[in-house]
Amino acid sequence: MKTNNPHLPQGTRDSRKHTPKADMRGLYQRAIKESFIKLNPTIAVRNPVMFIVWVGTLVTFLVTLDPNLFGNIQADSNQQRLLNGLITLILFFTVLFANFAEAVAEGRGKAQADTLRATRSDTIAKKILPDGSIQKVNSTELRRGDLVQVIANDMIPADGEVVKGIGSVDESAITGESAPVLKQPGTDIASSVTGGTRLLSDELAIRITADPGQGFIDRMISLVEGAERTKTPNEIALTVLLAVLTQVFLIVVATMPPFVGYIANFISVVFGVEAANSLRAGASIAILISLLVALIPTTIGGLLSAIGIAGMDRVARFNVIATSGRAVEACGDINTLVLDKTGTITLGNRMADEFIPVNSYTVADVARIARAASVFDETPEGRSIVQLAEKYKVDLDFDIHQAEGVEFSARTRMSGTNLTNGQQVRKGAVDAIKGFVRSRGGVAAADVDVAYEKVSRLGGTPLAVCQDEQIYGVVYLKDIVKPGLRERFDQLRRMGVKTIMLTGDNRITAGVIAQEAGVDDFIAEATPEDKISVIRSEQSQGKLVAMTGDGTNDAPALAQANVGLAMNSGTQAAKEAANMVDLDSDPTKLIDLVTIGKQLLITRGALTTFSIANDIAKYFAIIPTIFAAAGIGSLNIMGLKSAQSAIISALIYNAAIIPVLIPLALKGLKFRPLKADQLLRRNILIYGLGGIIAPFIAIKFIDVILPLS
Ligand SMILES: Nc1ncnc2c1ncn2[C@@H]1O[C@H](COP(=O)(O)OP(=O)(O)OP(=O)(O)O)[C@@H](O)[C@H]1O
Ligand SMILES: [K+]
Ligand SMILES: [Mg+2]
Repeated sequence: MKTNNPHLPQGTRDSRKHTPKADMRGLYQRAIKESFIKLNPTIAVRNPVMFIVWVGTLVTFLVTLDPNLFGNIQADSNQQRLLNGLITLILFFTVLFANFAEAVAEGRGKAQADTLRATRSDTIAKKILPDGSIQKVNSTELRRGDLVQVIANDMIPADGEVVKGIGSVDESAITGESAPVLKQPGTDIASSVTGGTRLLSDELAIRITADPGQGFIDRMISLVEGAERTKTPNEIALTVLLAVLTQVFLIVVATMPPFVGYIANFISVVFGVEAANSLRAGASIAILISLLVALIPTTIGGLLSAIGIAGMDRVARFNVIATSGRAVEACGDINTLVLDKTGTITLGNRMADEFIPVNSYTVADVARIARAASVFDETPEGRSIVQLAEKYKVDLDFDIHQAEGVEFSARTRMSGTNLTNGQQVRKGAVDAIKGFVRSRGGVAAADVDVAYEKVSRLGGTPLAVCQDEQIYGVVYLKDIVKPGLRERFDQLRRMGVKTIMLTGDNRITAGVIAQEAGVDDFIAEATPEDKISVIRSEQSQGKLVAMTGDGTNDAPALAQANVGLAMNSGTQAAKEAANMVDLDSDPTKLIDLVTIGKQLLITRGALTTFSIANDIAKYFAIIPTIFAAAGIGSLNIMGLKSAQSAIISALIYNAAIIPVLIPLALKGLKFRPLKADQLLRRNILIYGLGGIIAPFIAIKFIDVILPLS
């Protein structure tokens, strides 16, 4: 549990504050260098569209050296050389610009990885040997299962679990949160520590849970660096589509020479030999390659991976670590959001507030039994009960060493103590305790239900306390709904996302909290199995489900969900099962993640539309001018100066549009909370129409200012 003020609405925290402020100049310099490194054919081949352009560049370079390399084109070879050289240069820059887009997107993650790496300097660890003696070893020699001693001001050498001691830890290296966090054994949430964080006070014994290089910070580094970035299924599908389109155009352009040859023969009869020759020159190899490059979807081909990387990067800047781009994308398609109640919708520091006696018992009786049932309970609920009971000065009437704790479990929804004299004290969900006393021949008095309803209607959690077959009363565990949730759920509803609250708590409490928070639906008295089956049933209706949670009992559901967001303050099990971890432990951040995911999808969709629409305009700029050169001027509907000027203008536009769109690809389109089909319609209109019109204007403009005849 964090020791800072828990009443601060978490959603209002500035979650980007510790993002390393990237040195922009250094970033661009590194990206320029990377752009050249990415020319390496083994790297370049991963992007089929741009690889075609790269091969085309090499061919046009060859025909710059010798214009007649692929057969005599019967034209002024100096002029051809100049034209081919110009085409080579523009194509080369097209490839570089695409590489640059990817490198800039990657660069931001690399800068972040560097700052993380700085926190992970090797430390000397104090390993506790089986005989209890201390051996100093390098932290890289620690293995899972080793025991280490950490004293105030020491760096925690690796990920682990506190097994002894209590102390406060500075976790700002990973969370950016300067308030120290209390660590102690027992509750799995508070006992997990991360390598690279620093112990501020006291002394801890820690059992190491990660082998070298497998720790949380190591994983974060490789994630933000993009080393583990694999293409998402959507991205692969789009890459395949673009490759197919490219192939189609490749075939179209390759069949042009015989076609042009045929027309040239016809033209030479009608218009004379000169016209036929200029048509043949117009269809030279360099021109055909230019035509091909202009027609294939280079804009989206060049920006596609940058869009994906930028999506993961944006998530990272929200202090969320995504294990895959697929998880980020899935966020954009989420139909249903499943949330835990305690700690997710409510502040979660459930504190005992009141003891309500039933039958003829007194408050002090309830306090005594509740305390007896909580001496071994390390959960915040259990501790707060002991604290409240101490106010009534009730003492334990048994020797704690003669008793045995019964741990709370989400399945039994009870916890308590077994005494050596055979007595059993329990506390837990009211129906669970009723079942417990009934199985011992007891009956639940009517006033148990009165107390239960009273607490539940306040949105609190009622815990019944009993000894053997006797119920003594009800503990009121108070919890508060986080402020500002209603607006966020309203926002999600507008995006078409349904919210379901899942809780182990009773129906009345769940209903009150659900109503107050403004979720669409809720499920009460849920066991861990119920949590999975709710997710599965949504998924079987073809819905994509996101889930947030922090407990070990949430881990299976986090794994089942399409997007599982674990709280960094949560248990190791939850973090391992999830595909995203929120370093700020703010569950409402899923709303931001949905926005980022949707933004990623619409940005990619919009730029794909734009790219393909662009190609239509380029087609009209180039094809007619080739024929116009042969005197068929009526085809030159754009009124471009000449075939050469048309081709060069179209190619310049084709190259320049990539860097022009880099900021949009990285930043993402402005997002409006609309339903998916509304967004799609809107974008097809803007980017489809815009994509057709923009190049006509730009190419015409370039044609006018170009000093070509
Ligand atoms: N320490 C405890 N001892 C006994 N009973 C408890 C304890 N903590 C919780 N309970 C009871 O068990 C129920 C389920 O608790 P749990 O924390 O597992 O809920 P959950 O399924 O995680 O849902 P949520 O966290 O949203 O409330 C609680 O509603 C409460 O009635
Ligand atoms: K193109
Ligand atoms: Mg819970």
